[in-house]
Amino acid sequence: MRFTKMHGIGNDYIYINCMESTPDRLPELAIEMSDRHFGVGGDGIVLICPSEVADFKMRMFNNDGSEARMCGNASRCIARYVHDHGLTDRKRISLETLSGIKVLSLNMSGDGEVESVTVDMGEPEFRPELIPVHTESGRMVEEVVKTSQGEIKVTAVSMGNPHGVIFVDRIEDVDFDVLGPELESHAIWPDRANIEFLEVISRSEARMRVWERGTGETLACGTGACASAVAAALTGRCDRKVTIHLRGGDLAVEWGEDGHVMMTGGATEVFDGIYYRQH
Ligand SMILES: N[C@@H](CCC[C@H](N)C(=O)O)C(=O)O
Repeated sequence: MRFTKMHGIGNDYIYINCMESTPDRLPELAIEMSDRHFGVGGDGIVLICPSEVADFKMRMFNNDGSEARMCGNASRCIARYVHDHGLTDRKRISLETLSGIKVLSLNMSGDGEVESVTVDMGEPEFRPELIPVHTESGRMVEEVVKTSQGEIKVTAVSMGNPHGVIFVDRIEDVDFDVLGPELESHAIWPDRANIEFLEVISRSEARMRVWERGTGETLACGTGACASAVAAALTGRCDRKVTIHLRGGDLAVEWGEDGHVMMTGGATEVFDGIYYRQH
């Protein structure tokens, strides 16, 4: 099976071109290929498929085999892939995902190279039943949640997938390896959630560390950066245009007055190869 390894600021997935055919037993394939010792190694797998309603369709599986409804970094990488591999000559590409159609725009340099990709991520969702999150309030904004490390305030946002954002004074002081998995599977989330710890630096900058549902810590999470930017604006900590510094690099996020969240960042192809399926 041919594959291409790509990353969006360190959030690395294995991309499989499924325009002609799709492999079977996808959850098992994701676990097997993502293994960093016995497989290719990655945070999961991403399928690039034909679509009846958009230019392309994305399916993505975390490295525990669970399928996600949306992935910000993978969306940018798909734009880069279909451009670089000659699957389209469009600079604006529509992408069907399990959370709706997203529009990807390639930002080109003067000499015709792809410099970055902007994704229109749509509007954030706060309605608890659609995130989903259990809460008595109409929106979960800095609501106290009990953990083994004490009470923590969580803001719940969906960017097509569920996120819990926690504002912290210093990221270094967070007991990340304990709180990440504990909050991912906390009883407030019916379907688990991605967890972001956010240290606000100024009205236009913040640092983020993410524990992803189904993967654990990743170097970056596009939907997580968007959820964090929205939570920071919603609580008055930041303006609607921010740079989020992640362990793998930076993402520019803008929550426009029309309600749409625009995310811009890099997308890089690292290598391609042929994989021999193990099981
Ligand atoms: N890394 C991603 C999000 C991947 C899916 C997530 N772990 C989930 O299960 O919802 C991103 O860049 O958005």
